Amino acid sequence: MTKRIEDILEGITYQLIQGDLSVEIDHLQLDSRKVEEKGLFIAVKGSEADGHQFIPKAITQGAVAVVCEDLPEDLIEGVTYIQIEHTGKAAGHLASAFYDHPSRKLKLVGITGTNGKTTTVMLLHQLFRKMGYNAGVLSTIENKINETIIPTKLTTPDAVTINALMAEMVKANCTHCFMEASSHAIVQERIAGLSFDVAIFSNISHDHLDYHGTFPEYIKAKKKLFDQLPASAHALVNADDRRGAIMLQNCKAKHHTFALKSMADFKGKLVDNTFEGLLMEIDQKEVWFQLIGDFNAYNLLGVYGAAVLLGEPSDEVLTVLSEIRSADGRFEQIISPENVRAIVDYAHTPDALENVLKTIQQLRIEGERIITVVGCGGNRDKTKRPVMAKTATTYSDLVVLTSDNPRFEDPEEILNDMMEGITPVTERKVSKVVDRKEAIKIACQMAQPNDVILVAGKGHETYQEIKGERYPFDDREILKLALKK
Ligand SMILES: CC(=O)N[C@H]1[C@@H](OP(=O)(O)OP(=O)(O)OC[C@H]2O[C@@H](n3ccc(=O)[nH]c3=O)[C@H](O)[C@@H]2O)O[C@H](CO)[C@@H](O)[C@@H]1O[C@H](C)C(=O)N[C@@H](C)C(=O)N[C@H](CCC(=O)O)C(=O)O
Ligand SMILES: Nc1ncnc2c1ncn2[C@@H]1O[C@H](COP(=O)(O)OP(=O)(O)OP(=O)(O)O)[C@@H](O)[C@H]1O
Ligand SMILES: N[C@H](CCC[C@H](N)C(=O)O)C(=O)O
Ligand SMILES: [Mg+2]
Repeated sequence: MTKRIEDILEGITYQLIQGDLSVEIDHLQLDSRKVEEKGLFIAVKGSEADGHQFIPKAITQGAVAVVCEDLPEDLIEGVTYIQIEHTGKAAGHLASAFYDHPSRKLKLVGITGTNGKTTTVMLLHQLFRKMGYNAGVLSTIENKINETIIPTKLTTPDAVTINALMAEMVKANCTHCFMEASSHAIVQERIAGLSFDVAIFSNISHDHLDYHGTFPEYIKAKKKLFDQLPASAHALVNADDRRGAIMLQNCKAKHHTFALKSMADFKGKLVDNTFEGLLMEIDQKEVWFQLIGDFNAYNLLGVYGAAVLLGEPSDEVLTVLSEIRSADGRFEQIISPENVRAIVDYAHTPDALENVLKTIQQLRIEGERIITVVGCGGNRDKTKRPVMAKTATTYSDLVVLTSDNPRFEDPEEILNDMMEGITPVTERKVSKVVDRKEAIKIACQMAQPNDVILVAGKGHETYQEIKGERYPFDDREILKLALKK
């Protein structure tokens, strides 16, 4: 695709510093290392680096134009320089225009919240695919255009990647796209310029305070998705979360709610909950779903509400939804021949861990023990570490504290932070095993018939990230082998 720079500047306040706006570009790029001939480089100030530093490198790589906030001291001849106040935000608008506004051609659903985003978008994608639509999804696990998988490393990609993927979706005749809007992405304006039809709020609890600083700032980040909705869009929030109402304050879109406890437009009533699924009454109908735990009832209600708001017949939505299984690594169960039930779950926040453990407590048969294997990620919110360790000991009979993705931190130090949540009384339940594979094996050795093992934190991940390298690692594979022995 080729465009003139002037064709993508509509609606943006800019200043042409040098060069020519009729110059043709064939790609936009935020990362100097990936710029090629005929590229437009957008310099963004990030948390690790300042993209402005890499302008010379981008030009050497082939950039013919540069969008920046600060002007470089030396302007290179023949290159077009455009100054814009907030390049991070402008990136979304520029990318949208470059790709002919693909989000406007799709029914776009965005979801924000601490937990449940991936589950919700993956359910929506499966639901709409099964109802016969072409559809795309942007999620933590992977991006998908219909059934074609495009691997990803971020929950919400950068603005250029989002729009490029949506343009591919349009090309593949997709009518719908379902995407996670992470709080990092919202604050960094990765979603600026997107045209949402429905925005969903799942819940908010402790996470990412390293990045957002305070809880009110974290709430504000989530709210920003709703603040920017147009009147024609739908805002759908969980009314049982007291921050749901905050999302709707001053939100121009049409307001809708879902809930199990409060009054709501999409109201569910849990009738039964087992290790095989849950029975919920929605709109006077009792429907069996293959997802487990009260928290998943919320995800199902969000999905149901969004589908109905998009104009789908409620009966069909419920029928198809009942045939769908949860996303990979979310309450995924492996049962050994001795009837040890192992559960792999992506719970990596205190609230998620508590929900999953409470669900297991509720569903297990009296006398069956719960053995939890859990760690916390490195270079992420440190304050959740002792809380997660405490949660694990509160709801489990035995706990093996271990590593998650240590990233650039010392795994021993992470474990020491987690140990702060252990008291002399709970200490007897706890073992510390740095090597996650060993930790899982030990949990399996400890398990007796009918015990439940929860391996939390990494869910679908097929790697362990240590010092910038991703090594093959899959909780499910390790469990399957260990349970055989
Ligand atoms: C803290 C954070 O969110 N960082 C993300 C952010 O980086 P940043 O804006 O801080 O970028 P930076 O590294 O400071 O660099 C600034 C600019 O210089 C550019 N650069 C940098 C180096 C270079 O050689 N050349 C160059 O041009 C970069 O492309 C960038 O545009 O934007 C980058 C591009 O989109 C992301 O890759 C990067 O994700 C890092 C790897 C990350 O770990 N992010 C996590 C925390 C994250 O965002 N997670 C959320 C999910 C959370 C959840 O699911 O709950 C997500 O949305 O995935
Ligand atoms: N609605 C919910 N409320 C509370 N906890 C939930 C909910 N849905 C899922 N969980 C728990 O949170 C974990 C993560 O779920 P999911 O991957 O759907 O969330 P996410 O918001 O996409 O997370 P991330 O921010 O890492 O992308 C699940 O494995 C489960 O333990
Ligand atoms: N999207 C979350 C995922 C955390 C997953 C967990 N396994 C970890 O590495 O901490 C994050 O980037 O903080
Ligand atoms: Mg996710």
